[in-house]
Amino acid sequence: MTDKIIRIATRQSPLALWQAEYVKAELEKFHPGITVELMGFTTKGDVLLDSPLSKIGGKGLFVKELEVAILANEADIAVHSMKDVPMEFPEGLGLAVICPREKPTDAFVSNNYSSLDELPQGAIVGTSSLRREAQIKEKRPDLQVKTLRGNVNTRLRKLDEGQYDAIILATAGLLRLKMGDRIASEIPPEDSLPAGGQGAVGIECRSDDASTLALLKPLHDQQTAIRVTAERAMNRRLEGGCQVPIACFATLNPSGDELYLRGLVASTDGTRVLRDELRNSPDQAEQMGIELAERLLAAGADDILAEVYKQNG
Ligand SMILES: NCc1[nH]cc(CCC(=O)O)c1CC(=O)O
Repeated sequence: MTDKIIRIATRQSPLALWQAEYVKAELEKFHPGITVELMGFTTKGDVLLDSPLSKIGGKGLFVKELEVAILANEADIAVHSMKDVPMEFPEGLGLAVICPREKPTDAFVSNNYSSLDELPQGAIVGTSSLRREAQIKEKRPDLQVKTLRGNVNTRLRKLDEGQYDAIILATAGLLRLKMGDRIASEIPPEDSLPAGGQGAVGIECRSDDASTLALLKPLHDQQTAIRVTAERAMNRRLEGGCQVPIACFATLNPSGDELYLRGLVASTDGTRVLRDELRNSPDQAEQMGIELAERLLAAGADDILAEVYKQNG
């Protein structure tokens, strides 16, 4: 096995490169002698930086080009933020591994204020996530939410230039890039329920590549996988992703025998917000996601989502 080479397809943003370097280091730790190479690709999501994600549309904005590369055997694996990975995989590809999760919360980032509650009337908050926008507006209808795109450094620069009073970013991304000192406060899940898969890194691979699958195995974290399975099952049933105001977040109790899944569907303006939750055994993860989605649909989520899709073409 020591002569094995693994080629990682990765986006080239600082966060994507951190994630790919992390997977490289883990593979080298578990398999001394292995050679791991990073291959940089550009995705549609990296190019279309001016439009809000919800307007660009299309699933897999940050993953498709990487999948094409592994299918063409130009690379062996692709490393993704699970939040950006569509529910269905192309024929011949699958999710091999889910790595241990970083903090899944959203972070409130500001140079002048310490939390959403402290923002003055009418303050400008940057995010291009409809999920974050809906939850901010529910709590603070007076705030102005403005589009914010670009990689983490670009977003922070726009904040520092004074274009926004505060911005919302994933806590995980800031911690991984050693910019945790920029976090004014972590927003509790009660106030900003995270996106399915947020903070987790997943590895995609050809389903028939047995030797690579074997090498990846020790990188898998079962507890994260259970949580993300429930979250993604809910998203799949709602046909939602990162680009719709849907949130879902699962936690395991300390003994690991109870899975707690919370879900939210909202109108972008925050005037209609549906929340529901379930607790059950972790081996029911997939079923819980489906059941929670169906309960939300029965409560009117389909109506809310139809309206969101209409607004965003
Ligand atoms: N949609 C972009 C994206 N995909 C994953 C992360 C953060 C890292 C993670 O969730 O693992 C981000 C940026 C953000 O939401 O601030």
